[in-house]
Amino acid sequence: MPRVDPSDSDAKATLPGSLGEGLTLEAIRPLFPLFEHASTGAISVDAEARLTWINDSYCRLLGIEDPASAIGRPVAEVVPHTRMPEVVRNGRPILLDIMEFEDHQLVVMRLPLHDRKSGKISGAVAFIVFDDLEPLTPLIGKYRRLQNDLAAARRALAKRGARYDMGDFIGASPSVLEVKRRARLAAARATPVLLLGETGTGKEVLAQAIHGASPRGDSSFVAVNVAAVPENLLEAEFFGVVPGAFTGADRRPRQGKFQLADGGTLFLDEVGDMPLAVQAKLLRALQEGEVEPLGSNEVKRVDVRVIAATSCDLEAMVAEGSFRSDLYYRLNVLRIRVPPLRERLADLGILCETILGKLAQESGESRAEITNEAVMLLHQHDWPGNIRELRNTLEQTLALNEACHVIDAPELLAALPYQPLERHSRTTVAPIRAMAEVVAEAERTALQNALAACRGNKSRAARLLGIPRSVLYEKLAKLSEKPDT
Ligand SMILES: Nc1ncnc2c1ncn2[C@@H]1O[C@H](COP(=O)(O)OP(=O)(O)OP(=O)(O)O)[C@@H](O)[C@H]1O
Repeated sequence: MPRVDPSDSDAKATLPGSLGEGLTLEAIRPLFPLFEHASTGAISVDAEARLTWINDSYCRLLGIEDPASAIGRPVAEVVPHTRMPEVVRNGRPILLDIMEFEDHQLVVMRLPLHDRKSGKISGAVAFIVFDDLEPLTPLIGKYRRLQNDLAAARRALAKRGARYDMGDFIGASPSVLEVKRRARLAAARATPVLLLGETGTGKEVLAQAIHGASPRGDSSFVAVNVAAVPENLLEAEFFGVVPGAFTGADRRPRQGKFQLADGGTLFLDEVGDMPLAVQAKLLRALQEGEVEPLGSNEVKRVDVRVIAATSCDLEAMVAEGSFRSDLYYRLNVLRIRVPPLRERLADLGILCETILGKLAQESGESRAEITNEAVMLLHQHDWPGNIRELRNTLEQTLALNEACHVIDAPELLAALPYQPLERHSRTTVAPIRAMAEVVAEAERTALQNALAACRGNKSRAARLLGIPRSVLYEKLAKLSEKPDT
């Protein structure tokens, strides 16, 4: 293989005739003497990535005693980690790259060369732009730190939706251990999960824990409470809206929960409350991995793992035709039944301990203890609202008993829900209270009684009370913001 003479006087110092033809050896050759002296390393190769020229300082750096012996050899044998064969193969320049060499890094540029007549790749040149990154260390360090901060911020943002992990699902009764075993199984798989259980049993806690322990744990966890979204907005909520999709629609596009959960997990709470028309679209999104925003006729691909939850008897709903059987089978791949609190009363003690710890953390006050007698009293209650209700009861007990350090049975009695009305003396005249307060209390009692009568099933409770589900949810949300004091 002939060695190119960089001082060849025939070289025409013309720039490539046209950019379409690319850089030719003839055009670059006059620069070789400059590379010879000014670059720590410069090489050229032919169309087979064999070395045609190497400057002296590169030979010294690589420890090559006789430069002539290197000419004609495959460049990869002479220069470790070189990407010249790639440049020759695909004809694409690598304008800036960091190449590892022993314990330091070299910043290199690689350019393909084209044959003047045929335009085909005839070889490539490469030269070291920087051989000493030391002066750039502060800059590189700052860049790396920013990169790390960005990655951490992205991870935190993605995790924003998920607050709980497996350890937050409290309990050690056999039924809870089985729930956790299945949840770990679910985390290791990519299949849909169906969580069945009454209200307040911890279905959302579990869904977040499954997401967190799954390979998608660093991506978004997006929750939608199907029952809380008015029916006519559900489709937009799930699949998004393009600007001007309907009268009054936003001018800006709005992403649906499916798009927001792309790469992560979508938690569909109260999935049994989904209208049949939306069920059909949900099924399509799950089967095809595609969604169509409202007002658009373009489909978008999404990669979403679905965890659905319900307190409804989906099988009965399928039988009566209010839930699509195909959607049911799609969701019911891995089913976990979350037991109600009354079936795991053995966990009451540890649940109280944990909840009291959390309440203290949230309020900044010292942690209250609970006596064995008080826990025994809790055993007698039916807990239709499950752990949410237990938390509410403990919170109210603390609110009703200022500076309470130990919760004993008497303190608890006053806060336990569903007290028999006879407990109030009929002879005493009730103090006059503001109308708003009386109405709020009546509303609270009506909600609690309806929920108790329906064993926490919110749809049935809403029907019983004659109000839309979304209104029931609004009222419940307000109640949980403002504990009864
Ligand atoms: N096993 C558990 N350990 C600790 N806390 C729990 C557990 N289960 C539920 N909780 C607490 O109870 C409350 C209700 O839990 P969550 O929202 O997960 O219930 P849910 O079954 O999804 O209710 P719903 O069906 O009404 O949406 C939350 O405050 C949660 O922290």
